[in-house]
Amino acid sequence: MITRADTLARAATLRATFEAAGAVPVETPILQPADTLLDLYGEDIRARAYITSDALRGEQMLRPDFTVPVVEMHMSHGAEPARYTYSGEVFRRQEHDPDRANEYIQVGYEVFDRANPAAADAEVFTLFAQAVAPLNLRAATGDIGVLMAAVRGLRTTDARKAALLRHIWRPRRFRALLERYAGRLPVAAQRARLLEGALSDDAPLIGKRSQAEIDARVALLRADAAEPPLNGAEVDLLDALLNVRETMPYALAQLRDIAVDLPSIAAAVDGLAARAEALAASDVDVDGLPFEASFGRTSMEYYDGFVFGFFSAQRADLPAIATGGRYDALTRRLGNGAEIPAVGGVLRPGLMLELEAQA
Ligand SMILES: N[C@@H](Cc1c[nH]c[nH+]1)C(=O)O
Repeated sequence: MITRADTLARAATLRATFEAAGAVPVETPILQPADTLLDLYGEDIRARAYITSDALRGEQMLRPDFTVPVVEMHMSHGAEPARYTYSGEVFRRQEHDPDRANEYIQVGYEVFDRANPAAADAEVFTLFAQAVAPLNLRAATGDIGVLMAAVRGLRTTDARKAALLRHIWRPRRFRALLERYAGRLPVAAQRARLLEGALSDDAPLIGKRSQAEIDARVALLRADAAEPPLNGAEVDLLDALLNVRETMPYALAQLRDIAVDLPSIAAAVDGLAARAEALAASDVDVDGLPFEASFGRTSMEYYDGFVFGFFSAQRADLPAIATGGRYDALTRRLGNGAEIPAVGGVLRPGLMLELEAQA
């Protein structure tokens, strides 16, 4: 039986290794403002946050992660470049699986450094790989920036691109949207009648939306339906991209092939190549490192570049033992005009102890 004291002791050791790597220890309050910050996490965490109200401070949530408060802290008074480490509880409701913890300890490491993003990605990945090395975990890597660049490069309206970008995090809805925009889905009868204007305008208002809001939405849907379908070849390229799942050198070769016809991803693929070189320079076995273009699509919505995770092959029921990624745009959203490239990750010492106890 692993006790809370065991977990805290391991967390302290792990945090000390991050301090030894140059990180400054920081603390963040457990109660965070929910109204302004919750949006940054995305649907999954929004639905799982513990929220409570406060007459003076407005809605408050129990910290669902450290990255957002650490970014806020750094952007308000941090010097550059900066490396931070922390350890403490995060809270996430579990709606389906009573065996998954709704409160657990994370130990994190975050880098704010504009000098060399590929090197910073490699630094973070290597530190986490070393921390979990005795556990023999399976590594996963991906790059949300490649997906975003692919969507931004589609020859279609800004509204369609914005909708696809929003749904990168919901793979099934993304797929449905893509097929609809490509004209590959039959239009449901009800929707067809709405688009034709055949639905009566004097239907009773039974929902929360006003008539004006409904009219605006219908107008948008009609405008969208009048757009030509997405180019079939581009959709096939996007599909090929989403399916890339190889070791790093083969993944890079496939992505380079795709970039010939989808040049919008070229810069992001160059970034991936630079990262692979930086990883190799830090002694990571890049030839055997998995890369999966769709990895990270169900995690924190603030990621916009490199994403990684470490999983137990024997205990596939466990969530990631370590995860992280790059979140450049988040620093801009919290930066009041400032921004800085940033990347980091967390370990779960409780899960590490659980795996060691079984070995
Ligand atoms: N905060 C993320 C992990 C992370 C830290 N830095 C970047 N990513 C999480 O809780 O999953």
